Amino acid sequence: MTFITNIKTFAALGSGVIGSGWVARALAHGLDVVAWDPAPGAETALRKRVAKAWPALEKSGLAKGASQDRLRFVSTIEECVRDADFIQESAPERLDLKLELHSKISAAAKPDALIGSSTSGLLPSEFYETSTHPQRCIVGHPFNPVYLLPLVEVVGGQKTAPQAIAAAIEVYQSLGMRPLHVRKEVPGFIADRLLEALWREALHLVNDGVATTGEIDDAIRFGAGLRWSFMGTFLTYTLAGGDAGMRHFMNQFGPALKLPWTYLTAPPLSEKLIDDVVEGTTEQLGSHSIGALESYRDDCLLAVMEAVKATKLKHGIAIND
Ligand SMILES: NC(=O)C1=CN([C@@H]2O[C@H](COP(=O)(O)OP(=O)(O)OC[C@H]3O[C@@H](n4cnc5c(N)ncnc54)[C@H](O)[C@@H]3O)[C@@H](O)[C@H]2O)C=CC1
Ligand SMILES: C[N+](C)(C)CC(=O)CC(=O)[O-]
Repeated sequence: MTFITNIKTFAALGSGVIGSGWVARALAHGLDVVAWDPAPGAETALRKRVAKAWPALEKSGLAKGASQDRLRFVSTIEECVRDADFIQESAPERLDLKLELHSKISAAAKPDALIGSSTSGLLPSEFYETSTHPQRCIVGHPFNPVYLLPLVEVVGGQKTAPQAIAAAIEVYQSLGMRPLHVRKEVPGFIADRLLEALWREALHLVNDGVATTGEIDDAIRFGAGLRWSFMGTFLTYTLAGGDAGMRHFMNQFGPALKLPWTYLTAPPLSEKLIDDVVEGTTEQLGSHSIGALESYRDDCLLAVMEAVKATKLKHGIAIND
């Protein structure tokens, strides 16, 4: 069983925050991109988002022939996917919607074109249930901003061929990404399970009046957030065990897990909690627009990624390690 991996045309269905990120990444890698989104004004909004991302992509390096002019916006699903070598769906996170959409996409696509979904945590066995040639259907879960962050979680369903996983990993690598194969099909995959646990605790802290959204964000960005860009939780805690390493750390801090410090279920999303979170983040935004903060975020990400790359080289550590 073989699938197309040397891709020239990338199809994007859904062009919101995530879909437009895929479009920008694919264009920056010198591909032709065909996009479809049913919302009125979607084409204008997409072209605006791509133009906004372009300066960051120029800084990180464009492929030969890369151009925003190679984006074509079409009016039907069939036209979008018919000639595509690779298809990425980024439609709203609703099982019924994705189920119906993928029936149409897969019926119109070339049989050996891989189909990826950006879902944050729905199960591929469920929403590819009625797809044609489901052996080529996978999840490729990206991280925002998709045009800069390398991680993409690759998840197969019950009918996905192992060759399709390998082929999707190859395609995402060709787009400059760092694929992570999630071997078991579980809701939320790996990264969102971690992020959701953190977010749930943060909501409890706001709900209980322990901290504001700004204080919680400070607790992350001046501490663990700085070290997470180059070292994950497990290796960080190994160093926290001193020369005795992880066994000592587990003995010292493992028992605290039984106290427990954290809550198991999310707090109810009361109107008050929602208001507190919105008011807190509005205060954090201050006079900055979302667009200005996106540019600031992109510049910070580029600077951090460049610094980590240079430091890895200095220590003889491979870029992907
Ligand atoms: N926003 C985030 O941080 C992340 C979102 N995702 C996933 O990406 C997907 C898209 O999410 P966002 O871009 O955030 O949503 P969004 O709301 O920004 O964009 C969704 C787009 O889909 C379009 N749309 C509506 N009905 C559609 C249909 N039937 N077929 C195709 N497109 C349709 C909308 O017009 C809109 O432009 C979801 O599955 C989400 O879970 C994945 C990673 C991160
Ligand atoms: C909030 N979210 C679950 C949609 C986030 C993601 O899926 C990944 C990200 O970019 O944080």
